Amino acid sequence: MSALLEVKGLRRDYGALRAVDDVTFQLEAGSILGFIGPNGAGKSTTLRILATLDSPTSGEVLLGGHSLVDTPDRVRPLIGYMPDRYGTYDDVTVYEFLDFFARAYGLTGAKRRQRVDAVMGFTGLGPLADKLTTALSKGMRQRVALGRTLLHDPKLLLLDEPADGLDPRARIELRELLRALADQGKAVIISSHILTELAEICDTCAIIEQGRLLATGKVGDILQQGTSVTAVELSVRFAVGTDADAVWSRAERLLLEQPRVSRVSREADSLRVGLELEPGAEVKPQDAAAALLAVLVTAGLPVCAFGPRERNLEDAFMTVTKGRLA
Ligand SMILES: Nc1ncnc2c1ncn2[C@@H]1O[C@H](COP(=O)(O)OP(=O)(O)OP(=O)(O)O)[C@@H](O)[C@H]1O
Repeated sequence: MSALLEVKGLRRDYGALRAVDDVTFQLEAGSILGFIGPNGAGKSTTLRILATLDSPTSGEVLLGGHSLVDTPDRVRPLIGYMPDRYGTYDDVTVYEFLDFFARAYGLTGAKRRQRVDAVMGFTGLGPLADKLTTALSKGMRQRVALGRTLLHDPKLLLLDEPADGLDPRARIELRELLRALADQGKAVIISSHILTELAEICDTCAIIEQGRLLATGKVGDILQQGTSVTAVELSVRFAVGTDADAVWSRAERLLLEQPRVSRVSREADSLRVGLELEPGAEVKPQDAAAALLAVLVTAGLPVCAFGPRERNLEDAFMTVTKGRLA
C-alpha cells in the first residue's frame, strides 16, 4: 500500500535563494512526523506548499495518490493547516469562532452543529463555548486553532510550531490530542524547535537545514546516528548537599585524569562523561565503565547513579547538522 503523503524532489526558489532543496519523504496514515530544523531551514515553506498555499518551483506531492500541485482543489479538503501565527477575532466566542469556520468549510445545518460540537468535545473546549476567544489562555487559544483545523475532518494535519510558547501542561495536553488524532488514522506533520518534545510525540522525524533534508527515519534510528561502538557516553550522579560544587569539581578532575576519558561536562544534575575506546581494542565498553566507577568510589565520591547516557534528539540534531545549531 502506498503512503498517504508522498513528497518527491520538492524545491522552492525565492529568486536566488533555494529555500527548499530536493526534499523527499513519505508519511503513512496514522503516523506523526516531526519536522526539525533551525530558523530559516525551510520548514514553514515546505508546510505552506503542502497546505497548497504556495507552489513549488519543481517537484511533486501526492496526497492519497492525487497531485497537490496539479489538482490543489481536489486535495484541499483532505488537509488541515495550522500556521505558526494564528489569529483570533475580538468579541467572538469560542463557539462562534468555530461555527464561522465550519460555515467557511461549507458545512450546513445539523451537520455543522454536529461537527462543531464534536470538535469542541475532542479538544475539551465545551465548557468554554461562550467565552470570548481573546479572554483565553495561550494553551486554550491554541486548542481553538487546532479545533478550527479539524472541523472538516482532514486526513493530513500540518502544524507549524504548535508547541511554541506553551507551558509544560499545555504541551503534554497537545501531545495527547495529537496522539489521539494519529490513532484516528490521521497523518500529522509537526514542526518544532523543541526537540525533546518531538522525540516523545513523533514516530518518525526529518531534520532539515538550509532547505535540505539531512536525515529522515524512525526516531530511534535517528537517535543512533553518529554513535559508534568505540565512543561511549556515561552519566554519573552524586548524592550531594551543600558540598555539590566541591564534589563535582573533584569528580571532574579525577575523571579527566583517567585513560580513555575524552571529555567531561556538567549536565543538569549529572556529569556527562565521554569514553573513547581504541578501534579493535580488547577492553569492552562495560569494563572501561566499571573501571571508572571503581575509581570514583575508591576516591570516596558519593556516586548514586552511574550508567550509559541516553542520547536525545538534541544530540542527534547536533550530529547530523554537524553542530550548527540555530
Ligand atoms: N516569501 C518569501 N520570499 C523570500 N524569501 C523567503 C520567503 N519565505 C521564506 N523565505 C526564505 O526562505 C528560507 C526558509 O524560510 P522558512 O520560513 O521556510 O524557514 P523555517 O524553517 O520555517 O524557519 P522559522 O523557524 O524561522 O520559521 C529563509 O531563508 C527565508 O528567509
